[in-house]
Amino acid sequence: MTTLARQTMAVRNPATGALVGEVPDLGREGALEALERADGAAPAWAAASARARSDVLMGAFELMRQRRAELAGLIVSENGKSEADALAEVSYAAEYFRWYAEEGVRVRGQVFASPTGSNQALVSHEPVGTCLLVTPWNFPAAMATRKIGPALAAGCTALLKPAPDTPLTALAVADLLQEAGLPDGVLAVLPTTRAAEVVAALLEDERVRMLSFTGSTAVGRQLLAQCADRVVRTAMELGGNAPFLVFDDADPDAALEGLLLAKLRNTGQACTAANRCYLQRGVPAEWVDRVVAQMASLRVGDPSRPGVDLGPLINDAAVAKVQALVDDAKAVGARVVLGGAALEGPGSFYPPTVLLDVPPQARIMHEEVFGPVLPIARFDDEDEAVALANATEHGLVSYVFTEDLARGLRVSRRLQAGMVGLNRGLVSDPAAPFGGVKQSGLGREGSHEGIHEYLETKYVAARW
Ligand SMILES: NC(=O)C1=CN([C@@H]2O[C@H](COP(=O)(O)OP(=O)(O)OC[C@H]3O[C@@H](n4cnc5c(N)ncnc54)[C@H](OP(=O)(O)O)[C@@H]3O)[C@@H](O)[C@H]2O)C=CC1
Ligand SMILES: O=C(O)CCCC(=O)O
Repeated sequence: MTTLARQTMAVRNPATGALVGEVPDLGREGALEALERADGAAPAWAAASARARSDVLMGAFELMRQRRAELAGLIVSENGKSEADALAEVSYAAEYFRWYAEEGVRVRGQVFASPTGSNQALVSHEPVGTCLLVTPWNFPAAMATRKIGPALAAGCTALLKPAPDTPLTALAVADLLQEAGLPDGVLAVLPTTRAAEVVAALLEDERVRMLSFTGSTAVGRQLLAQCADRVVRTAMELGGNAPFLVFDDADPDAALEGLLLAKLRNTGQACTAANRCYLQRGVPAEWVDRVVAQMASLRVGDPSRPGVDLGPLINDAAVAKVQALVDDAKAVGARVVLGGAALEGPGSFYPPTVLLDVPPQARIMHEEVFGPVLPIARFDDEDEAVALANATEHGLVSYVFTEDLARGLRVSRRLQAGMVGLNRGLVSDPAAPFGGVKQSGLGREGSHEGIHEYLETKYVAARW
């Protein structure tokens, strides 16, 4: 699928710096060749029966399940997440193929009489056409399947540009689809070190009808502006800044388990990660001590070694960014009670870190940390908790822990977020709509809603 490049690029293990593989490094020309093929394959794929498309996705789901350990090993080696996180990701990623194999055969239209009585309205859904999918490195399998699954189920052809740190997983997923019977040209993976050039060339081409992007809000804004030129349809999954609210009536064990999961999944490198933790004044200091003790007990190291809980960050630039946020918090008065300084190399390691009494003006309370750093502050009452939680341009996910269900539901409604974890530290579920409000994005992935990102609605006014 990627024989269109003259150059190659190296993929390195972030824990050791060792070479993991070399892949083709596509430029503009290679990308446009892949687009030509996708455009050529589009009519037949759109005309294939929903069941035929569904069978390919279900076949790929089965193959992913069978090769779970192999794929997880690949993720560990190019992304650096722990083996447990990588195995969980492969299962999660495979479920998007199963879910959209099931949803693809349940896309329904409508027929109804116009209220005027003048005609019948026939409403149906058609594939958008060729889609460009741009994915990040933090979930190299799940972000690929979450876009490929609905695109293919809807009858679209797709070009996937993976992050240059983690192209091997995306290539492996595409190979599984081919093995499951996906026709040539329907999907191409485009590894490149020239993302801006390649993506711009594709967005300028009238054969690309849709962009689905997961990544930072800054890049998302640029791509939205580029899409405006040709009014390209978009689905944008952008940055988060999740508040984690613990009321003083919360179940302490559930809140502890939820916080560790929300903070440390993928070493904190998730848009859903708990970015800032707010505790009601009555939550005892001993509970904070338990959080610190649990984080201190985690073993940091090369995730290919047994017993390692937390791997490296994706690269040295990520470590430098996390360090800058911690230093800024210290400078404005936060207390470091665990960690706080990058670990010596080789590898891009940052230790579990806890910051207490973090003032609201600290950058870490406003910017996505993307690392295992937990800043904690206090609040007095529900109104203050909601105000603190909503004081951000982002609105992806919020977490609320309370044993008072009425309060939990009331606060969930008041939170400006596309998703809320109520007494749960994990919201991700292929069957549920994933996405944000405010500057966290546009549209939803997963669930039945996710397939409609790749479908146009057609209405025929008919008289008979
Ligand atoms: N919402 C989320 O899930 C994610 C959020 N982030 C946030 O963003 C920060 C930076 O991470 P980073 O990996 O740099 O995220 P980016 O948003 O820069 O990258 C995401 C994807 O977009 C591509 N990309 C970057 N710039 C352009 C461009 N101008 N035109 C087209 N494609 C582009 C990247 O390729 P390339 O790497 O080659 O530039 C990658 O495939 C993180 O620390 C985190 O805060 C990051 C990843 C995921
Ligand atoms: O953008 C991300 O960080 C990936 C989403 C994680 C998830 O689906 O749980």
